[in-house]
Amino acid sequence: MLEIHNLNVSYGDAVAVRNLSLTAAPGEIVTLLGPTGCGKTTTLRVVAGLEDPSGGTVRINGREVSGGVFTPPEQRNTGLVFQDFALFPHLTVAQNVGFRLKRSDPVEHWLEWLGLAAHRDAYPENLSGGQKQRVALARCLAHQPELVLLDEPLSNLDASLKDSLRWEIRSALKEAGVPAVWVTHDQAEALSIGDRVGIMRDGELEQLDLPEECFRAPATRFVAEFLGEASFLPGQAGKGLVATALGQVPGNGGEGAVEALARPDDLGLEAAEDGNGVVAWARYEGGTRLFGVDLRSGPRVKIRTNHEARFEPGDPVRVAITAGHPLALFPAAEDHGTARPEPPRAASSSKGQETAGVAHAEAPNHGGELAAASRARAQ
Ligand SMILES: Nc1ncnc2c1ncn2[C@@H]1O[C@H](COP(=O)(O)OP(=O)(O)OP(=O)(O)O)[C@@H](O)[C@H]1O
Repeated sequence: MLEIHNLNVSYGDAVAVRNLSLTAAPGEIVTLLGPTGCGKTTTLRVVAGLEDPSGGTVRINGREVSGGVFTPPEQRNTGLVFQDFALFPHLTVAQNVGFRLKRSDPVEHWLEWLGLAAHRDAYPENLSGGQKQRVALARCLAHQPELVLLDEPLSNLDASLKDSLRWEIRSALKEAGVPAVWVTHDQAEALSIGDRVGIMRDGELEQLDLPEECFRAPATRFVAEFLGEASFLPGQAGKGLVATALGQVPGNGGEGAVEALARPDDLGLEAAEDGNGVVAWARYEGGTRLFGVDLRSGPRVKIRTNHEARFEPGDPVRVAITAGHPLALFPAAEDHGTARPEPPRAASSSKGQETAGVAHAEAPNHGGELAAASRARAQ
């Protein structure tokens, strides 16, 4: 069990981490997500014992390691996995994994588990990036740590490898059954890997919750926007409902003048001469398409459909809310700029059809049923 209580870290006058508290239970993976400089790595370094906090405490399995006391890193029994693998180049895979270990059975277990047995005599220079990271993880787990800390473990790998390796690492951490804190700046990675996700901003934890909760019911507008494409529909809320220009739907978290969060999968569109919006831009994403639509009532919204939906900039369309869940509500913003995002890229053809291919990570599919509804409407 990891328990961080009221952690503060300052460098001179600059505050890197402010009043951060979180726990990670045995077998639980907590992903820490946030923009660059928000304090993710500093938090990890404090837990690892590489940094002394200005205030607060860190406990590992009930033992205080930072705060009133300071336990040096080598006595914390924490396993670290970094983005640069940190393998010994002159040692083989098996020697790297078994470094300073007396028993060989954990080495054999993790070599087998992580598909490295056939490479046991290879040297790191002859391994792919994914294999190197598996060796680093095997070494970490073979030492039977009480806690695993991962700092951007996939950021040096090809996009094609990232997706499969993230699941392999997650399975291995679950097999080890230890708590893990996994720092990333990749939203899809954080949401798909974390049992809980912590979203940080300017040194503070803005939300620590189940991935689905963070995505569908963000605690703040920052979290809403940071976790993926977000459109905000002005509305009037009361009695669990919100009335918007797209109709009245269930809404949570506000009364009176509000803005309702609509993810691209929460909306559907169909061609309609007398519709309520006009397509402003279109982005091809591979399996899906993303459209920016200017509603006649004012805001621009983003809508994701399957790849077969073809709309061009200027096409009149009807947009509807297809979400099967209550929309998250936020106090109405003075400046509605967030509802009018710029197109993601300059149009690449005369019709403004974007041809960037899979330009952005796909939004996590926590709304599969919504996507289906959206698709149904678009076809
Ligand atoms: N040794 C240091 N001395 C002074 N300031 C530091 C030091 N380490 C970190 N900082 C500052 O603390 C803040 C948090 O840094 P940190 O590296 O934890 O952020 P991060 O969220 O991990 O960012 P990134 O995603 O870019 O790695 C930043 O403003 C950074 O400049």
